[in-house]
Amino acid sequence: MNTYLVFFFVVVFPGSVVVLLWASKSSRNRRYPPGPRGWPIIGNLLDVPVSYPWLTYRGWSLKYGPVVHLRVLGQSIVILNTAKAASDFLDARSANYSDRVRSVIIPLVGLDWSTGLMPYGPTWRKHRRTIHQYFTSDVIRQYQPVQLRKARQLLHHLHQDPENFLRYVHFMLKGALFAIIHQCDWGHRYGDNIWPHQAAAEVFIPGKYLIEFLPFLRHIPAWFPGAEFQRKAAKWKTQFTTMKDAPFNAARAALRTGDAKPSMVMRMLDQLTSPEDEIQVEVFKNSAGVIYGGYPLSKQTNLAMQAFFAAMVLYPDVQKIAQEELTAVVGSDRLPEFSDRESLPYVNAVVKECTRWMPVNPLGVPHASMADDEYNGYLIPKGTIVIANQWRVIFDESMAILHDGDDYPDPELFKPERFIKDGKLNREIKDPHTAAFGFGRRICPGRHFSDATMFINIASILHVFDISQWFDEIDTSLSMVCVQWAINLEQLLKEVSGQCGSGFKSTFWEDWRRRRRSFQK
Ligand code: HEM
Repeated sequence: MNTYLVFFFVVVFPGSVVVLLWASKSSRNRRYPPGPRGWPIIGNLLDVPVSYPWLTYRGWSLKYGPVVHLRVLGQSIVILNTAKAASDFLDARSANYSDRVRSVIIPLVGLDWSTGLMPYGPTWRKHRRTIHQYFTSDVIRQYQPVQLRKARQLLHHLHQDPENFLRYVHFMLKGALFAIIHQCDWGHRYGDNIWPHQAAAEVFIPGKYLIEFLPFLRHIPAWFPGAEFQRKAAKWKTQFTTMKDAPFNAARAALRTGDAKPSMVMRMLDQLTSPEDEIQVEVFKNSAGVIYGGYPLSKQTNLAMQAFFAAMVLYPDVQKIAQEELTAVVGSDRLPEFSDRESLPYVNAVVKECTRWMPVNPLGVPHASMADDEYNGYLIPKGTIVIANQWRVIFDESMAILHDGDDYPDPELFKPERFIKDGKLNREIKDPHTAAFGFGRRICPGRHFSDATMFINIASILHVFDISQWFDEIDTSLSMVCVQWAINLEQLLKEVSGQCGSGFKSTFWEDWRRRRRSFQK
């Protein structure tokens, strides 16, 4: 018999039972925040929802209050359901709540180089500093020409092939990030398969795999019946590592041969005091990998753009008001520029409302505490996983952070007007960025870039297209909206033809007739 199994059944399993029994007995004497009652040893293991967990969490908060506590196999989990609770914990006490969950899965699938998943400490700080210096609100202005070029390419693709709009939105976002980092065209060099989408989708669901709660399961060999995760993990590890290393190594090789173009990676490598400083090279490689890695970075912006398309389908009046503003400010002889932003309050409000209405990251990225703490008389033990729930249960009276009726009346409605007062952006309304991009020391460093990307694409698309529904099935209950939609080319403004390539205008009416026929089928 395999020695791992002997070790598991003779030592690990009985040992774990004793420890858990002791832990569950002593935990009953402690004053944790309220939450669903668990079972001996396993605690709330059976309560942890695998799909759409934010909905279950929200339901619990109705019963137990804004701060809900779970205990799963000795691990404390706290769910924060209001902006105040989230800010109390994650902003005001950021020094204690900036750690990440010590995951067993992350190193297994080879994602421990990702800044967002690193434990708080000097290594994380080095990575964070590297990324931050390239994404401050001042620095990102130099990326505007790339963002603008990508936004216009997107218009062209949307016109050519509107059915596959999501594909092109994805290309635009990844293309923009990749062009900034490597100054070359990501799509041509690396194709779309470089990012393991399936892996990413599964790895980031808290509680999806039992191994997260029973770390000793990582010792079970891949051939063992039921150890499917081990097999998947090995495959994903290779994929994640290749995704990070391949483009960076190519850029480094280009630098050596003198073929390199100015880019973020080149600037990183220029900073090296010694070209042999492999530790620093690894930090740069990891940071570049995180930025163009696709998920959850460009993927998040992609999802926010999907929320935009969904909103435009569901709220044609909003679309019309934004288009009127664009026509009045930008006029009909050019496309929107970044310099128009100040004069487009309503379009800016649409961008904000997209972030708030369907938070793309309903549970954010969980934080973890580094020391015992007390909140309103309750104990929050060291190592507690802290989750900020931004979502709400559709059509009930409850609220979570970005759907709190006190901050955003009629929270389930897409209503950009909520951010407008006297024709200007109303700074008194809580900016959804305060929650959608996370909290405290771990707040998203890409938030300014993302916001700028959203603005220029939303303004450009609304200026030249009408977005209307294609099929009836729109599932507004999901955060990852995948709305089928169509572009009404009737509103295409004539200036686009000049800016998006030749032949564009001449195919326009023919395209429109063909599409109209396909809508009517
Ligand atoms: C709509 C788009 C985006 C949204 C909604 C979003 C949201 C978030 C959230 C919620 C977090 C976790 C913050 C926390 O732990 O409290 C995060 C972390 C992060 N984001 Fe973004 N993000 C977006 C786009 C981007 C982009 C384009 C970049 C590229 C630079 C980026 C880089 C990062 C990094 C590196 C982290 C990890 C920070 C850390 O743990 O220290 N994000 N983001």
